[in-house]
Amino acid sequence: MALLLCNLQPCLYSSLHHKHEKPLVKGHNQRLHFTSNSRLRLSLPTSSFSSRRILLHPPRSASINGVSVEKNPEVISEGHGDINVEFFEKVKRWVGFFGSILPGGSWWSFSDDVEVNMLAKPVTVWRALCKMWKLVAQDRWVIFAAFSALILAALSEISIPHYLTASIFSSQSGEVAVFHRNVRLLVLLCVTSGICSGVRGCCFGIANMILVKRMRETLYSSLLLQDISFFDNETVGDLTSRLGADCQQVSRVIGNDLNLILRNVLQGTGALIYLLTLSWPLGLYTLVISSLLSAVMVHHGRYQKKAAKLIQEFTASANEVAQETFSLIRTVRVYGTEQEELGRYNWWLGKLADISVRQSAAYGFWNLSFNILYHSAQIVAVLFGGMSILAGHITAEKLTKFILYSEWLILSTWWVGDNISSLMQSVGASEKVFQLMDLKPSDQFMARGMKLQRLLGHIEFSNISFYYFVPANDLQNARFFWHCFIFCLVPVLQNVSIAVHPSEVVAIVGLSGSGKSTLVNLLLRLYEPTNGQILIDGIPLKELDAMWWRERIGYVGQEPKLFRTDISSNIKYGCTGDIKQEHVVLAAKQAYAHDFISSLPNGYETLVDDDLLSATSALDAESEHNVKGVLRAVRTDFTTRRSVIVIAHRLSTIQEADRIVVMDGGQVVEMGSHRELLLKDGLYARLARRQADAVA
Ligand SMILES: Nc1ncnc2c1ncn2[C@@H]1O[C@H](COP(=O)(O)OP(=O)(O)OP(=O)(O)O)[C@@H](O)[C@H]1O
Repeated sequence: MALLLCNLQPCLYSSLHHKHEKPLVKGHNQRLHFTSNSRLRLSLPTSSFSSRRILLHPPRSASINGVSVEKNPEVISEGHGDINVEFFEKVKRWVGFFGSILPGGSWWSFSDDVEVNMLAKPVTVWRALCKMWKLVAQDRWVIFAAFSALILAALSEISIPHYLTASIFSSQSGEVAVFHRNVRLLVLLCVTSGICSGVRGCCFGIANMILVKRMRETLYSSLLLQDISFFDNETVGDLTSRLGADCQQVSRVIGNDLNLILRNVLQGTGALIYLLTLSWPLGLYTLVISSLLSAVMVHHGRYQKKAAKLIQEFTASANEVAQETFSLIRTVRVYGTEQEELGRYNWWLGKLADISVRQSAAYGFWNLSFNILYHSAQIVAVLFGGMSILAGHITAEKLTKFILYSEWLILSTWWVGDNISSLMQSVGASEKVFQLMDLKPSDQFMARGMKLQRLLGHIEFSNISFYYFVPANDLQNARFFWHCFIFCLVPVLQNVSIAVHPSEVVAIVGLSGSGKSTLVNLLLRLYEPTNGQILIDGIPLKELDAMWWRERIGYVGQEPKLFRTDISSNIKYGCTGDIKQEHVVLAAKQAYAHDFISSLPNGYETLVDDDLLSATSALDAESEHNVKGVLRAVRTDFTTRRSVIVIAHRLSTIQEADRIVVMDGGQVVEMGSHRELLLKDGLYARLARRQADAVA
């Protein structure tokens, strides 16, 4: 016994509400309303705002498809005040602006124009590194090889200035043997550092690749195993952004940031020890300069981490808008909203640019501090070193070595700072990625439920009630709601009880939004009922193995989506075992699709694309006739007994169903055969009359 679920609703929307009244709810993110000029508009989803939990101060302007878009302030403020007043106002604004851009001023604060309530818990660098290590630990040999090469290269490089100076001064003093020995060592150090740098670069590159691959694998598999309700609150653009740009950014940690930080820490430490042995007062002085640089660098690193988080969030939001627009490009074209969509996208780009400007300015400040400290270190070293030579305390060779190594120390500190800020950015980007990776899979994948030996096909919805969880920002979608911290509960089904007997064909009809599809979603276990239970042959559905149960269901969705592969593969999709071509053809024949598929140039090998779908998706008179044929065949086929639940908007398709369930506002209001329901003269009879009038 198998179960066939069909959702044959050809019409998208059935009733309209005035824009300023309660919006009609269709799906959780599409709404229909009249605009002020009475033109019918489909309002595009606002999910990019709601799911990101970024609370933006209301822009001063127009709304585009339900999303406010900031306008040029010049355009908005049209006051023609006194010229002097305007001039002083301008001057005041500029003075205020200059005050705010001074270090510590309000311009630098990210919370001025955006208030980000990040759901991701902040990750410390150590925690992020531990998590990354777990991902690459399996291939730890690459990391060990990379670090060994790094240490050898760093030691060789740090020794070069010493032998370089020694060679020059030994040749000047005519010590030929010492000169030759120094040159030989110099060559050896150069060769060693060259080879080790090559090995280091290659191994870190491989480690990078391994890390980004594992990260994407882990993240993707974690996402795939989430409850469907998780996807109601996340957007595709956001998730693909985490998989793409964020993973790439995080992968820089090992290959770039850590690699360079370690290298420079090693070289800086070596240089410092050398400096202290040469002259401890000068050595200490260089240490003070480097410490000042480190303090600036820590501050800068923290700032960059914050900026990186915001950039990551805004990039994801921009991606969501673009993805949404591309997926609804036909609607955009028909309503001519290209400019408005561009505005919506630009709004996020503006936010991105805003953060990037401050990020670049902060980088400029960091460079400025570095340059001042670096050059002052050189000047002081030359001044005091020169005076020490004149006083006969140190030799010229010592001073040359000192200047070379103090430069090395300061440059290493600069590099460490630069790479720490990049590390902070990567760690900032990793927060959401790790949070998503750590999500527990849906219980359906964890629990091993029952598998029935024999399935009769008795389905009972027993006193089912169901609420959707909707993000609080989507409140306009809720008919009734109960406030909670972030989510609201939207009641959709109330005390629904329906029994489907084995081999029975039951049709569910009702107005749009009455909860028909939700009922089917519960049966597919895409959601769990809030109250009541579904019984399959008397056993609670949630005790059955979800995979096993779904394998026994043939499901045709309201708007079937096909994969971009050939027709055969789409027909076979999800079937286990060895499916032969004749099975595929048989299935296509039963669905009255064989003739159409055979007429295509490549038949069953034809690649499914939008053009092909546009020719097949409409439920026209012929396909309606075919659907009726399929239902009739299912009813009379006693070899493969199936219970069938079919949802239809066109009542003519389901007249022959054994029973028709009529739903209204999440409740079952009528039940019976076509004839019984017409005699009853209730909602079904009204709907049937309305459709008959529409056809006439
Ligand atoms: N994922 C979701 N999150 C929040 N609300 C939802 C979700 N899916 C549906 N809804 C809301 O639940 C209600 C019932 O929707 P459902 O799709 O079950 O109705 P339906 O009778 O099948 O409608 P239609 O005939 O238009 O497909 C509607 O108000 C809908 O907006």
